[in-house]
Amino acid sequence: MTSPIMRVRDVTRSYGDVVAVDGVSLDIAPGELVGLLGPNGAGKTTLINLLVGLRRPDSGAVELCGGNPRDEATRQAIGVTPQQTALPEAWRVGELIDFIAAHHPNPTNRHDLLVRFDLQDLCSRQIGGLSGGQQRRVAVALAFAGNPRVVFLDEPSTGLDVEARHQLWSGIRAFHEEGGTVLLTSHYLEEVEALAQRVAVVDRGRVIADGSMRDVRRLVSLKRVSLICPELPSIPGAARVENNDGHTHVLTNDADHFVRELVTSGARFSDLEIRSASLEDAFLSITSKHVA
Ligand SMILES: Nc1ncnc2c1ncn2[C@@H]1O[C@H](COP(=O)(O)OP(=O)(O)OP(=O)(O)O)[C@@H](O)[C@H]1O
Repeated sequence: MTSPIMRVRDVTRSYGDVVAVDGVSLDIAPGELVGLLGPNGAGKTTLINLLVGLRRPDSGAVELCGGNPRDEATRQAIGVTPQQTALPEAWRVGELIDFIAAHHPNPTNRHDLLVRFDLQDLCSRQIGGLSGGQQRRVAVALAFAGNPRVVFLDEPSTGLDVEARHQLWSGIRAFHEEGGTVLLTSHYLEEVEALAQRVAVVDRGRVIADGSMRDVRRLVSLKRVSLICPELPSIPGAARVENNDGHTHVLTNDADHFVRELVTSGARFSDLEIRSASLEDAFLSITSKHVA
């Protein structure tokens, strides 16, 4: 097997009494596009900060591109977009790209970068005059300016509208298709589903599931049964029941059993639909099993 480009070995990191990352081990191979998924405060940002050398682990080891993430040589090979960025307002977009590029031996061609992230029209604009979404697109594109081997994106498309998000995804995909490695966190499950081949679910500082999108879904093998049913009888095996838009949604591991029992009960229902659970369903199901 190819050596991992990121290696996290039994890493723990606390802030005072809060254990943000708790004994995590994770290997990522060159060329993988991995999504870190987890609720607020799960430890995703801390894990990224450990990987990019902004934080040191209390115990355990982190290796990036075969070296120490805090070494200059390693840092040359990576690009990072943190969750929040404060770009210099007076600078023009093109100047900022050139500034970042000047710190790397073999940077990405400026024109190619602008095209890839659909920023051509913004190149000569001052950062301070851009909308929040435009600034975010610039911040993400900057992670790619140094022609990195590995890119870390913490909530890349926060605040973007649908079109801008899709544009961003296509830029990220193009980098990945050329062999680049990406680790991203996202609250948009749709984003992780659209981009990542592999998803690591983080909860309370631990990686509680790690596999392909299909693996993570299969892990819970949930089905979502949606129906209109004014008086839903109590049927064993329903993992979760929620009501919205006049429909009742039932998550169950055995949709066939649920439907058989529903019909046998004689309850009136309509609009029955059975679908595979979404990643969000799978995620909630996995994390709720970890509630102490
Ligand atoms: N600098 C800090 N000082 C104190 N506690 C911190 C610090 N950074 C993070 N934490 C705590 O560590 C835990 C993990 O936080 P982290 O930001 O890594 O989670 P996250 O999964 O990225 O969350 P989010 O999705 O909300 O960004 C949280 O309980 C958080 O409050």
